[in-house]
Amino acid sequence: MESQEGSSGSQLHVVMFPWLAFGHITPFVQLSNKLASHGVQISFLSAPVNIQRISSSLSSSPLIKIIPVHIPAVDGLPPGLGCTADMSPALADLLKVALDKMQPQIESLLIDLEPHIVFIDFVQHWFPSIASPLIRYQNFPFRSLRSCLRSLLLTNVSKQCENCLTLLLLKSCDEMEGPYLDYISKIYGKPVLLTGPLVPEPPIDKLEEKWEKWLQKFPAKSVVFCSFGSETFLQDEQIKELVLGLEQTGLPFIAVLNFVPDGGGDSNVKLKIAFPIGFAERVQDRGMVHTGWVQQQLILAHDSVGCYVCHAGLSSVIEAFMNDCQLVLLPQRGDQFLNSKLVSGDLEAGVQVTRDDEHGHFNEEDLCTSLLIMGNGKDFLLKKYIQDSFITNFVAEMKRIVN
Ligand SMILES: O=c1ccn([C@@H]2O[C@H](COP(=O)(O)OP(=O)(O)O[C@H]3O[C@H](CO)[C@@H](O)[C@H](O)[C@H]3O)[C@@H](O)[C@H]2O)c(=O)[nH]1
Repeated sequence: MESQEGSSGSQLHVVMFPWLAFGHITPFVQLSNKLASHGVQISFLSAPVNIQRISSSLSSSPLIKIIPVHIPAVDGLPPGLGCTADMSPALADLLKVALDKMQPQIESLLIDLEPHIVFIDFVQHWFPSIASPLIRYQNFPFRSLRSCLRSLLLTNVSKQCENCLTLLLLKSCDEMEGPYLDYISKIYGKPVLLTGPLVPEPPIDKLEEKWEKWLQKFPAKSVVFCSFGSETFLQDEQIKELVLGLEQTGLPFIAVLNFVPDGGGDSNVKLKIAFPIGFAERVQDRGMVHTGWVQQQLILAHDSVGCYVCHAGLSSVIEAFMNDCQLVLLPQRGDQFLNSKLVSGDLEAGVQVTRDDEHGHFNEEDLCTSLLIMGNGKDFLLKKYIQDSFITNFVAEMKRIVN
C-alpha cells in the first residue's frame, strides 16, 4: 500500500466520470478499485439507474464514494433512463444531449468536491472549458480509459478538446504496445499516462448452478465460449455462420448472442429466427445458446473452458488471457479491429478470423479454421507484482503532475 498523502501533503482525489454505458463504466470501476487500494480518494459520478450495479463491482473502500448525477429532461428521452444498455442507438444519442445539459450540475459538483484530477470520457467535449478554472491543479488527463490508440483517438476527440487536454490517459502498458504509445504521445505532443491493462480481481460470486452443471459434463479446456461483450451485436446472417462454424468444430460450446436494444421483441424469438434450420436439435447435447447477461469472468475461469471467441473488446481480451483461454477474434467495430490486430499480430496471442475484403463478413469455414489454431504469449498479465507496479507508477505520475 502506498502512502495516502501526495508529496504536497494532501490526499490525491480523483473524480471518475465515464460515459453512461457499461463498456465505458467497467474500466473506470476497475481503475477506481486499484487506485483506492493505493490510497487515492475516488468520487465516481453516474446516473442513479447505474448505481446499484456500479456499487456491486466497486470495492467497499471508505476512499470510494459514488455520486448520483441527475439526467436532465430532453424531448423524446423517457425519464428514469441513464444507461445505453436500456435504449436504442437513437435514444443513446438523446442521452448524449442530456449529458451536454449537465454542465451547470457538474460545475457545482466540482466546486464542492475540489478534486485534483478528473478522468472523463470521449463524450464530454465541453468539460475542459468548465473544469480548467476550477480544478485545483491545471493539469488533468482527459481521455477515455478505453484502448483508443490510434485512429479512434483521432476521430473521437474534437479539435476543441484536443487543444485543451493536457495529458492522454490510456488503459495500456509498454509491454503490450509500447511503440504505438510512443507514437501517440508524439503525434499529440502530449504526455501519455498509462493505467496498465487493469487486470480484474477474481470475482467473489459463484457461477450459477445451471452453467456449473452444464460445464462440468465436459473435459478440461474442451469448451468454446463465445460472446460479444455489452454493446456489440451480430446481424442474423453472421449469427448463422457463427453457429454453423461452432457446430462444425465438433466441440462443446456456449454462445451468448444479444440484439440491439430497441425496446421491443423477445430476444429468444429473435435468436430462433436467426438460427439455421435444424441447428438447435443437432447441437442440443453439446451446445448452449444464451441471450442476455452471463457471468463472463466465471465462465472463462471454469476448468472446462479452453477457448474464447469474442469481439476483441479490451476487457474481454484481458479476461481471456487471465484465464489461459485461447482467443479467436471477430472484431466488429471501432477499437476492436486494433485490439484484434495487436493480439493476433504483435503479441501472437490469438487468431483473427479471416474475413472477406468487401464487407468484412466471415463464413463458417473461416471460424472453424481459426478455432483449431493456438496462441500464447501473455504471461506477464498473470504476474501480480507486474500488475501492481503499473498502478504504483501511475499513482506516482499523478502525484508528480499535481505537485
Ligand atoms: O454478458 C456479459 C457481457 C459482458 N460482461 C463483462 O463486461 C465486460 C465487457 O468488456 P469489453 O469486452 O472490454 O467491453 P464491451 O462493453 O463489450 O466493449 C466496449 O468497450 C471496450 C473497452 O472496454 C471496447 O474495447 C469495445 O470496442 C467496446 O465495444 C467484461 O468485463 C465482461 O466480463 C459480462 O460479465 N457478461
